[in-house]
Amino acid sequence: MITTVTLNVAIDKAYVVEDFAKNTVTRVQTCSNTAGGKGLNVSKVIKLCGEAIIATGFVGGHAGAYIEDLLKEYNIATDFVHTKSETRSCINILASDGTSTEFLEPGAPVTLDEVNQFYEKINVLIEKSDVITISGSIPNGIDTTIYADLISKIKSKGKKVILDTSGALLADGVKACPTLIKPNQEELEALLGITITNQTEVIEAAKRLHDTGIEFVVVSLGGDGALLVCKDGVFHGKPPKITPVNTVGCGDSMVGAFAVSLSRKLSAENALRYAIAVSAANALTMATGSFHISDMERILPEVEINRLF
Ligand SMILES: Nc1ncnc2c1ncn2[C@@H]1O[C@H](COP(=O)(O)OP(=O)(O)OP(=O)(O)O)[C@@H](O)[C@H]1O
Ligand SMILES: O=P(O)(O)OC[C@@]1(O)O[C@H](CO)[C@@H](O)[C@@H]1O
Repeated sequence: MITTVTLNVAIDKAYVVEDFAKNTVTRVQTCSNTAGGKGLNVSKVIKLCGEAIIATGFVGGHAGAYIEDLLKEYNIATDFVHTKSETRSCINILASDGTSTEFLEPGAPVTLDEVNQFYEKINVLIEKSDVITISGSIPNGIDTTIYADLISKIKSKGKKVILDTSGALLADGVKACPTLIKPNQEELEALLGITITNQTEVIEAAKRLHDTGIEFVVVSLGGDGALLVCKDGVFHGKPPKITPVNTVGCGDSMVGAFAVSLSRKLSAENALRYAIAVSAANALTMATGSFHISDMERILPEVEINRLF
């Protein structure tokens, strides 16, 4: 079983508009709501891939209850801590010129008692799981070392753990050597305090992290696919050219697919191919963290995997 950890869940609202500007009124053409926050996108993708999954983290208030209802539509099992504070919303404005503009609300603070309740739950879930994913930002009031702490707990039980976050949470988290990380180029640059201008530099940076003991370092590169550095070598995976509908959640889809691959013990090359196909298929749907199996199956044989070293 796979457990997903989402400490900062959100109602993801995708607004489709013709155009918009500051200091004007904009009428939204269509609005779709999905259960979001990075780890819930990961959860939906794992479920669609056909693996057993349980989602944990914090939900609160009416918005939290709505998220739990949305997850029921996916038949996703949950074991959340219910907080006194209300769950946030995140807005993605999709304009007709193809731009995507995101507004991410901060998560309302959680109490020390709620954090302790979460630790009680995760200790039980670690025992039941073979892979645990940890994704996204955290609500106010929690220390940025929480992910490193969780990773150490998970690894001490011999389980695999994927970390997908950014900023101080990523910087603190990598010190505990998760099994797999999936920064995009911007996150990688911020983590190492460098500027990357070409593929060689991406590989050098990923190798530096692999050398610290992180088994799989995946750097996602949007439409250019992803690079994977692991003990079997350095691989580049490239999706076929597609016309994206909404790329939000592509990174989460990739994380979900890698969690499934770790659980199924796929080879590095097959795991990368699968992750590229699932994440590219996500770009073809409006909903975040969702894909059609038919899109994934059509893309899978068209993914190019090249071993670079
Ligand atoms: N335009 C695209 N065409 C095909 N595949 C794409 C496209 N954009 C993203 N993908 C797929 O999704 C993967 C992850 O995308 P990306 O690098 O944008 O992640 P990210 O920055 O973490 O995304 P997000 O934070 O929006 O979830 C890519 O490695 C690729 O396989
Ligand atoms: O605040 P976080 O957790 O870092 O990011 C939240 C978020 O932008 O990430 C997902 C896309 O990756 C969206 O579903 C969600 O709104």
